[in-house]
Order: sequence, then C-alpha cells, then structure tokens
Amino acid sequence: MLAYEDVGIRFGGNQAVQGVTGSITPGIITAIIGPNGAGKSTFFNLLSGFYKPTSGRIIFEGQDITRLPTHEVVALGIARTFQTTTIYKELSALENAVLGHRVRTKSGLWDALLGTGRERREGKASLDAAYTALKRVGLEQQAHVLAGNLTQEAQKRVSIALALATNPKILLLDEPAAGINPEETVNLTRTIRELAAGGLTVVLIEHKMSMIMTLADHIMVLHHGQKIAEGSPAQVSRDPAVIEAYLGGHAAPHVREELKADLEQEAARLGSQHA
Ligand SMILES: Nc1ncnc2c1ncn2[C@@H]1O[C@H](COP(=O)(O)OP(=O)(O)OP(=O)(O)O)[C@@H](O)[C@H]1O
Repeated sequence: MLAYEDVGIRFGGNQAVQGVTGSITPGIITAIIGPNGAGKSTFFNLLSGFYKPTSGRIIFEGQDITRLPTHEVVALGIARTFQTTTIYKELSALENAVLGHRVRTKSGLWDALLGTGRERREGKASLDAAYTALKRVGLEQQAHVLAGNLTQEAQKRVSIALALATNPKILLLDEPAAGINPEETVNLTRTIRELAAGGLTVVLIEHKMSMIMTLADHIMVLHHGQKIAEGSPAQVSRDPAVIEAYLGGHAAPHVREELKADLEQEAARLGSQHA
C-alpha cells in the first residue's frame, strides 16, 4: 500500500533518517517508536509529503509520490494530524472539519467569493464530509461548540476529524495522546481502534508505551534514524537491540521507566503462559 525504499533525509551534516525500507500494511495499526531524536517525526514528515527525502523513494498504491506536493499526497489518501494541536480554537468543531475537507476540494477563492455553483456544490460536500468525520470520532453532539471550549481530549478528536474529513486511506497520528490524562487516553485508544476496525490504515507516533503496547498490531523501531527492529509488540519488546536502544541511556527517563515496566509486564505474561 505505502512503501518506502531506502528513504533518507539529511539536514546539513545531520542524517536524521537513513536507509529506511519497508511498507505499511493496510487495515492495521502500525506504531513508530524510538528514543528521543530517533527520527520518528522526520520519518512521519517524509511519509506524509511534508519533507522530501534526500535519498530513496516513497510509493503509494504503485505510484511514486516522492516528489509530489503535499496537497496532492493528501488528495491521494494520506492524511496526518500534528503533534501540536493545529485546530482553530475560535471556530466550531464542525467549521474545523469543513476546513479539513477543503484541502482536497477544488474551489478557489473566486468561487467562494462569487458563490458559484461549484462552490455551493462543494460547500455542501464539505459539510457532509465534516459531519461524517465528526461522527467517526464521536463528536457529532459537539459539532457547534467552539473548539477552544472543548476538553483537551475532544480537541484531539477535532484534529483527527480534520484529517478524516479528507477521507484518507491512511491516517497518520502524531502523538495523539500527548497532554491528555490516562482515562482520556483509554477512550481515545478505543476510538482509534474503531477507526482501524472500520478499514482505515493507521500509523502513529506515540511516547506512551502502555498505549502502544495495547493498541499497535505492528511496531517499527527507529534509532539514530535507522530502522533497528519491527514486529508485533511482543516481538519488539523482547528484541535485544530495542532494549539496548531504550535502556542504553538515550531515552528520556520517563520513557525508559515506562518501557521497562512494559517489558517486565510482557515478560511476566509470557512466563505465566508457559508455566
Ligand atoms: N527541520 C530540521 N532541521 C534540522 N534538523 C532536524 C530537523 N528536524 C529534525 N531534525 C533533527 O533530526 C533528528 C531526528 O529528529 P526527530 O524530531 O525526527 O526525532 P524524534 O524521534 O521525533 O524525536 P522526539 O521523540 O524527541 O520527538 C534530530 O537530530 C533532530 O535534531
């Protein structure tokens, strides 16, 4: 579906991502993990067309999208959310989602100003797509609430709706659970799982290891810009290279602690299974 071949990017003398090859499996949830500075956000920016790689190719459904402008990548069906919430707080949830849809419609400023037939048709289409997107994230009741008045978790949902309004085949979520509490994290995890169950392919970056371990079907691990492992959560959490990357002193203390706890939990679970 989405394949990357020997993808790399260099910022001046810094090789942020290097020689990453693989593919995203359709219909499942893939998590990209790795210690701070591992290249996760940069790799995300490459997949979603925000950065152009200095080496390698990105292929989506057989088409080379490496050099396509971002809006064309979005129109083909790859949408993303951003780590820092990029919603418009002074607009309603619905208006935010309408803006998300506008990215892929063709009405220009002239159509909007002159109220042309195309604008009216596409205005209706945007509204329909926006409602559908809000429904998918469980926000239809709050469609007319100003985004700034919603809870942190609901604002996260709005940013997902903004991406969903473009009707993507692949949804890239950049740290969806950052800044929300454990209960909200569980609720959001459920919504992401429902989206995937509905056929959407989900790729996410997340630091909350407990969330990743319960949510991801597949995990890819980056370290120093390179892929060092991939597999199921159980496989990855047992992988010596992954343990070394996290416990070797490169990770932030809270990430190290969380991973250590998850690894111990996983080891205990496997131990009791074989007892
Ligand atoms: N626009 C940029 N210009 C220069 N260097 C960059 C740029 N973006 C990222 N880098 C560098 O690339 C490397 C990878 O950074 P990146 O943000 O992708 O890591 P990350 O795994 O997402 O980290 P974190 O978990 O802290 O968000 C780092 O050395 C970073 O300083």
